[in-house]
Amino acid sequence: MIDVSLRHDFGGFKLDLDFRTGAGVTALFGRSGAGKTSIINAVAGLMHPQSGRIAIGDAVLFDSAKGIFLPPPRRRIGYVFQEGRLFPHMNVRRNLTYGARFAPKAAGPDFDEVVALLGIDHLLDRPPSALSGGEKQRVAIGRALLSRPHLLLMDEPLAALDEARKAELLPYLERLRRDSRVPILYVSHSVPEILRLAQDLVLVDQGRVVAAGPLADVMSSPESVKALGPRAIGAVISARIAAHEPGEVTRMTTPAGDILVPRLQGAPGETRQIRIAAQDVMIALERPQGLSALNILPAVIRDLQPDDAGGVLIGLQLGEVRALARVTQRSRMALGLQPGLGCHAVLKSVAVSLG
Ligand SMILES: Nc1ncnc2c1ncn2[C@@H]1O[C@H](COP(=O)(O)OP(=O)(O)OP(=O)(O)O)[C@@H](O)[C@H]1O
Repeated sequence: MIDVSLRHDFGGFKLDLDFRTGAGVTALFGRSGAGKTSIINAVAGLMHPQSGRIAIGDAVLFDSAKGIFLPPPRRRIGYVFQEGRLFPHMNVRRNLTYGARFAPKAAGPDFDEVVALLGIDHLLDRPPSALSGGEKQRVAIGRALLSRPHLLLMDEPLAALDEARKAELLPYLERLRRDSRVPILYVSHSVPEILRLAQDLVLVDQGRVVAAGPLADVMSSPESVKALGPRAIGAVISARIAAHEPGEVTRMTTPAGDILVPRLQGAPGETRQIRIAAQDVMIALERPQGLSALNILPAVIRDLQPDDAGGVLIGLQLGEVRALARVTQRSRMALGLQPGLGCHAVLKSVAVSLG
């Protein structure tokens, strides 16, 4: 378990937050200036908060009440920044072994395992200047892993890369999540990236935690709309590829019912995450006929909540899952939408994770 409790007054900006998370990837998400980097810096020991407590399992890194503040090298934390920040005068091999220099003899991945995990064996003799941005990041991650950390901190590790390099690095991050047992705190601005990598989400706004917990719960909670933005909020559903069907579509089995998506790469049985953004869901009282939308699912309205942007968020029950639709106040009145009403959710589009 990772426990973070922080209070700090920077003058114009206050951090005042608590969250608790566990294994796997936890994304820290919030708009620019929300306080994400300050949280990461406090966990790393690069900033000394005025009060609070930070612990990884039994290891207390900071406890203002007990006067504990471990300096960064004693925290057993790996830190990956936006740009690789490798030592320019050392080749890749020496950059990696530098990470291992301070590693305790405790169990953890060895050099060969890390090199294989990140696919960097062909780069070992190169200087950092001969690496692409994505390759540099893989080496930086390797160096962090070889210090055998209890926690990896990643502050927008893909932000400096172009789309092609991002796509190249993402599978390695997924492999890292799957194969290494090190928990990761991952700062990102990108909803698709978070959907692909994180299973927990901490939403930060103005130095506070707005919502924290399993990704699907936070993404579909009406309380999250302010911090996520009206475009990002929506349901995240686990799905399984059932079959590829004529007309270039793939049928996905989900707890909300079958959903058709544009044809995917992948074999039947493989799992994916499907995201249904609230703004891509229309509500119909009768099942519409002659509509081009592929997915029209029976739904029941659970609740309604006005959002800050002049719309109404409609909480829907689709089979076993909760989803959201966003409609105008006018549509809500015209259709007489209210809790308990049966209706149909018309999905204008759905997004599917790549792997
Ligand atoms: N040392 C400092 N002194 C004064 N203010 C600070 C200091 N460090 C951070 N802040 C302020 O704290 C707020 C949060 O900054 P932080 O970098 O944590 O946000 P962020 O969510 O990581 O933003 P971004 O996504 O733009 O990187 C900002 O308003 C910033 O100006």
